Amino acid sequence: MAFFSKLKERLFKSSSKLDEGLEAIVEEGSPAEASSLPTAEAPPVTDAAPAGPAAPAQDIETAEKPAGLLGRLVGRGSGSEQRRTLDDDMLEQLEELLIAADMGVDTALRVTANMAEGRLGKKLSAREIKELLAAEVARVMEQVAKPMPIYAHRPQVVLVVGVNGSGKTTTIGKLASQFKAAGKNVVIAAGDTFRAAAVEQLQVWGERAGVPVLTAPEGSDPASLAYDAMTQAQADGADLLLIDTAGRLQNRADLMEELSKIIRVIRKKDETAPHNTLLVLDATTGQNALNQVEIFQKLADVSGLVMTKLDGTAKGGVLVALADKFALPIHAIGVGEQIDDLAPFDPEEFAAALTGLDQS
Ligand SMILES: Nc1nc2c(ncn2[C@@H]2O[C@H](COP(=O)(O)OP(=O)(O)OP(=O)(O)O)[C@@H](O)[C@H]2O)c(=O)[nH]1
Repeated sequence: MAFFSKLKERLFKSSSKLDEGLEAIVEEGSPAEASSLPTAEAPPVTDAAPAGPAAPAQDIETAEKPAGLLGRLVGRGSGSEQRRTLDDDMLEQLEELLIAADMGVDTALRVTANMAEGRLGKKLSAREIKELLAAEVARVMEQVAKPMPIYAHRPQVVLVVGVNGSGKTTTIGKLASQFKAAGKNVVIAAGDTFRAAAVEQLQVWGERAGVPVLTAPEGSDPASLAYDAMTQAQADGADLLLIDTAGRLQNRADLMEELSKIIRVIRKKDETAPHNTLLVLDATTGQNALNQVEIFQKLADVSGLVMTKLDGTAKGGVLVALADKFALPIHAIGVGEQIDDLAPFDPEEFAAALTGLDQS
């Protein structure tokens, strides 16, 4: 299945929430307006690209011209499409809807303000609002959609951080498999030495992908494992070394010490390492993901984000808030537990999937 269809299908909870909410907002404020515009013609579906630039005001005006003769004769002008005048009340409802979809207050206000610019007093259909919203979301996200940079430097060391259960291990497994399939020589270090299950899980991914996984006895020093992994990756001429880490935030001082020790030790082998520090975030935690970015930026020099579990959550909007607030690159998103359920982040596809817009 193409990733977009999968994304759309799996982001269903977020998109249906926004979709239904937008329809309800238009319906709620429009009965009188809809009946006063019995012959209004719906704007052509293909006129405005789903995630392209916001529809110019004149496109919306076009929608209010009388329906074509044929449309009127058969009573099918799209006058049946309900419209509502964009005013302060409606904007407030839109803001509330976006906040409920986990976009956060600041981002929701900014997004709705941009949607309203030059359009106050216009009559809009739910579909036009979705198009405006998708365009606005895509605009915010475009600036952060950047695949993980790959350098010529060998081995490129990728430190993977994030709270327990955010999906670090799974993401490392998926990345390792994908890079291996792309012809890269990959080594994994199972640096969460406190959780035997995480180590076993990585071993399974490693076996599947044909990638060596370096492990250490439970409870042993992850920095020493990272050092051994650097030695092996250098000896093997590996392209990539992916290092898993623990994510126990309960004792932040310990975690900070552990991460900085890993970094200190790998720098003894290569002072430019780590070359990427990926923070893995779980979309189902909603606004909490924003706190996690703040915390991990203090613990490590986060260079990019991976957002997992966008399937099965109604909190997909948090990705927009993250992009708006931190402007950190979003390298990839996860929409399931299978190997191909991790894909580069595409802002337009995401915006269309989030808002429930069809994209053909
Ligand atoms: N639905 C879904 N589940 C995911 C996704 N990514 C990871 N998971 C699941 O989330 C759970 C936790 O993932 P892990 O990869 O073990 O998370 P972790 O951050 O390594 O957690 P610890 O090992 O406890 O530190 C597992 O059951 C994964 O299968 C995703 O994109 N979608």
